[in-house]
Amino acid sequence: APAHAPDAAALERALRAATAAGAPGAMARFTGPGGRVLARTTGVRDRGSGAAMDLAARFRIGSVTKTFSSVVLLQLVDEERLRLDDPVGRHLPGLLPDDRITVRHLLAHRSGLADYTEAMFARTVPGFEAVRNKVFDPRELVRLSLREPRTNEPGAAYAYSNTNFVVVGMLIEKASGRSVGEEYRRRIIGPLRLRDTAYVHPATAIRGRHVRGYLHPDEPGTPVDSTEQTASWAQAAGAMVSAPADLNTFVSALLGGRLLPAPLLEAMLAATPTDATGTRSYGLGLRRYDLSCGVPVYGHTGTVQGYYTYAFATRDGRRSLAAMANTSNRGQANTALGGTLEAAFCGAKAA
Ligand SMILES: C[C@@H](NC(=O)[C@@H](C)NC(=O)CCCC[C@H](NC(=O)C[NH3+])C(=O)[O-])C(=O)O
Repeated sequence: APAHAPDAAALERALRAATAAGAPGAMARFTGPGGRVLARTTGVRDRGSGAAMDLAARFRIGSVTKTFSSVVLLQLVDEERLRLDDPVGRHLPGLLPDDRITVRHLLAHRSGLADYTEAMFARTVPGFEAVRNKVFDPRELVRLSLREPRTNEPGAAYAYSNTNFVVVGMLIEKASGRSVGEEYRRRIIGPLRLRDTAYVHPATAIRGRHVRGYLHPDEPGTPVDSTEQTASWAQAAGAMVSAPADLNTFVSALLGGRLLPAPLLEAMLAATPTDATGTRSYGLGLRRYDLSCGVPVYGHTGTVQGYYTYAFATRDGRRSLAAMANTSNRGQANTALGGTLEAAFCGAKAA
């Protein structure tokens, strides 16, 4: 079927809906065949200075980091440094209470390990203030998770948990003998020349031109400027910084087969439904959304204090979308921003 052309007006409407719902600003960048680029910005990247939202500005991508981590770990699987169905305990003995938990369970959020962020951020602003300058050893985060009951038997169900990707980061360092930051640089950031992308931990500042993020409190009130934080509570589950064009490049390269051999990419994309609608699925560190026009798109969403992100591409990688809004703890703004996917990939019905 002819690809649906992106709908610029619908893209703009989605961005304005995100700002109407409380984001100071938002932006989206679509890339299509033949080097086509459709990009829009709205509002401000800095409420203090009034500086306009800017496609060249960097921001925290939250859980889109999980897809970078999954690619690195799957490259290590390809190099036979570990296997998807190895028990995690074979590589990190004694870390987890159950040797039935495998590497694949972590990447698919099927390990049953509880998500420590539920308790950590039960009260949004106080929880954030308590950790924004903290540096955690990943083992501390795993210990926090193990204080909570596990959600399911290993492999038995999907239950999203940041703990899984904190352990993925530890596996990457154990299997490669390098830091996760180095592995992201060597295997993805360098080869793809992602000049605005970095693993920023535990430094709190975002270097270069960047978007300031604004975290809404649970009760009505002024959003908190949450731009500077160690992101140490997230690490390989959410501590990367990037910019729209780099996210376009990354998801397009991944789906276009430039980062993983075909069998491992297929394993990554083998998604199982995560909700009753069946239009939202999860593979290995990757979400699949089945859009209203019948187009499946693959990528990840991100939520970190002050920033919402979407980074998705079509199965062939030839069309990709990166979108962000500089607010969080504001579900309506996140849903509105998600409207950029339909605008970009379903858009104006094929002429
Ligand atoms: C869901 C999302 N996950 C991520 O991006 C990871 C890194 N973020 C979280 O788990 C949310 C942490 C709290 C955010 C805070 N919320 C609260 O504190 C709520 N009490 C906020 O909204 O900024 C994803 O995979 O798309």
